[in-house]
Amino acid sequence: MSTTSGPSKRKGGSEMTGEERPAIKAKPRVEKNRVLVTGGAGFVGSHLCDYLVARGDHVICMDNFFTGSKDNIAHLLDRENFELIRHDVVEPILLEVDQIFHLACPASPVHYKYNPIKTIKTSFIGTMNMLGLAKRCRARFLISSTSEVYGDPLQHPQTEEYWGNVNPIGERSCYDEGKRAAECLTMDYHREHGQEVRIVRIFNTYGPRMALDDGRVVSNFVSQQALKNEPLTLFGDGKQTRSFQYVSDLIEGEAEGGAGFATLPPQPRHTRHTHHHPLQLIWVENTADDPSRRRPDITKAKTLLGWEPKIPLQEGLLKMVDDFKRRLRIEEGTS
Ligand SMILES: O=c1ccn([C@@H]2O[C@H](COP(=O)(O)OP(=O)(O)O[C@H]3OC[C@@H](O)[C@H](O)[C@H]3O)[C@@H](O)[C@H]2O)c(=O)[nH]1
Repeated sequence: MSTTSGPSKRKGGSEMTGEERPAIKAKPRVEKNRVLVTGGAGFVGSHLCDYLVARGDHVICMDNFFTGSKDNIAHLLDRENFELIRHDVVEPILLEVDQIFHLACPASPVHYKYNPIKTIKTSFIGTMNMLGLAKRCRARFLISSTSEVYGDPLQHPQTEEYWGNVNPIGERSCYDEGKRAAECLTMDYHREHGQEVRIVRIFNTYGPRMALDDGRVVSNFVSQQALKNEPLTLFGDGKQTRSFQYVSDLIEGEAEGGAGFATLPPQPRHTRHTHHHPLQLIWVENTADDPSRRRPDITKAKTLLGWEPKIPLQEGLLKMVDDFKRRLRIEEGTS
């Protein structure tokens, strides 16, 4: 008796070639929804990764670790449906994905003004690369934009239709105009190629995992006043207004409600009741082009997406204080 691994015989003796063999139905290697999160190791990105991993998606987290941190996603590294790639969105990348959440870009004014040319390149080229990837994979694309596309707004509160009041050549332009160009590109891909896209304009967001040196007002106030008993630094006359949301409200809006254009909630600015020391203030010269008032009109998000914020400022700040305390203790080696 002999065995052969050569071409099999047809009835009548002629041989069947490889091309003629009936195709074996391949099992897809990935059955889960494959989701790419750029900037996935950042403050917002890492919370989004948590949410998507818990939802059962296969999450590819991509970050260049300029402002993101491995600490933010360390707890996900051994999860079977999570993988991490160190990569800068300014460089193209080939991946197979079904959905892209494009968050990569420094977001704190201190960080985005640090290297402004890199910031605008990240916004524009990074978004172009990710839209190209989405086009090739026919993936649904969502970009995290910003309330800063409104500049120093002249219309209050701001609706999605408002075009904004942006200084195109100022110190904040690298971010404001970068994101405006990224929005434009996103809509052009949608109009020209029929791509499925979403734009989320994020207003001021706070919560655990903000970098200790983030430099934005809530993290500054929490670490300065609530934890180190140092005076609060008030920029300018301190009369500027913002609307703050807790990070989990944003994540729900982005991950689930991202079916349209979402803007985020008005909440009064205050930190008074979260600490036990008397408030001390110091006034610092303000930065250029700081928007004087900002507050979203969330009517559309409420009516079209059923989205509205749930976490009151008081509750969110306490969670953030706990997180900052823990991390500051670790940093000082006193845990
Ligand atoms: O220590 C501080 C820091 C900031 N501020 C003031 O607090 C206000 C908020 O400043 P932040 O630096 O927290 O944030 P900004 O509102 O300027 O920008 C932010 O807005 C929305 C996000 O999408 C953007 O990524 C981020 O740029 C500003 O008026 C600023 O002048 C202080 O008074 N003290």
